[in-house]
Amino acid sequence: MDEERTAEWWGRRAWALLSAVRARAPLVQCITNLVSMDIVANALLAAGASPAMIHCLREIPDFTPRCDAVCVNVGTLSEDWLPSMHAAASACRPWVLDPAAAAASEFRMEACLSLLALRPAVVRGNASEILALASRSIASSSTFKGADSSHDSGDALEAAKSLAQSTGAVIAVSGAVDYITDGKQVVGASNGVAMMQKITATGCAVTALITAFVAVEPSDALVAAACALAIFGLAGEVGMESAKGPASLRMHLVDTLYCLDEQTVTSRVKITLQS
Ligand SMILES: Nc1ncnc2c1ncn2[C@@H]1O[C@H](COP(=O)(O)OP(=O)(O)OP(=O)(O)O)[C@@H](O)[C@H]1O
Ligand SMILES: Cc1ncsc1CCO
Ligand SMILES: [Mg+2]
Repeated sequence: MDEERTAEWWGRRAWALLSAVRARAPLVQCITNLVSMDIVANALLAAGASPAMIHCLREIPDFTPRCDAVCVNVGTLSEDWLPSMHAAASACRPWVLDPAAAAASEFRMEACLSLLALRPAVVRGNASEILALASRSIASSSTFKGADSSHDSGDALEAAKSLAQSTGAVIAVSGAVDYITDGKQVVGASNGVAMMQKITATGCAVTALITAFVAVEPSDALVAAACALAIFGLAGEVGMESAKGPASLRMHLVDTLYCLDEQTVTSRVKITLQS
């Protein structure tokens, strides 16, 4: 590392990448679950990106090569959609995987593993999803909660490192502290509020935001992912100052993503190098 990555450095990087998304409005194809489509598209728009929820297999050869990046999320996986996911992930665009509820079934685990082999730039999951993927098994937990996590993000840190080493992807584990690793370095992003877990698909939305950040910083997926997670968490923190519960937090989080300014980002982003 040539330059010391201080808290101030991360604040400036986060602001620079959010500004680049706003300036360049990257086109982000999202093959995402049915629950998440609305919040994913609105979070991307609020951040300055252009979302397109296009998943028809016959459209992918024309559409995906024109995108800046692709987000694939298996949350409401079906046999029909899996070939589209494979095709979009193979279209030579930077792409990001959300292994939502990876341990729900053998079919879903196999789908996630086949997608991992197509070299995503980043994989963002909650702790239970990353633990399941790293073990390549659906039997890792007796407290399985489907799309929700039954583990803390720190529980999945070693699994994240080994998954990063075996796949070559940057692995991001979300939670109270988001951990982001390329298998060597580990970065922690500690913005966010617990109430974000009470809004469905905030994880899916932050995976899409990571995709937009990767679109503008394809050569440094670790930095892109850490900055996107911190910015999304910060939008939750500021949004919570006006929210009464999950529904109003959802609205204020999206509004805050749209409004975040340089002073707020550079003074409040909390990213630190862990190792
Ligand atoms: N306890 C917490 N405190 C602060 N922020 C949190 C906490 N838990 C989650 N978050 C934040 O909430 C967002 C969603 O993360 P989460 O781990 O809940 O994803 P997920 O389980 O994949 O969600 P979903 O499947 O509903 O999309 C992330 O930005 C994360 O940083
Ligand atoms: C609730 C739910 N079920 C499948 S995907 C999803 C959205 C959060 O991952
Ligand atoms: Mg999820």
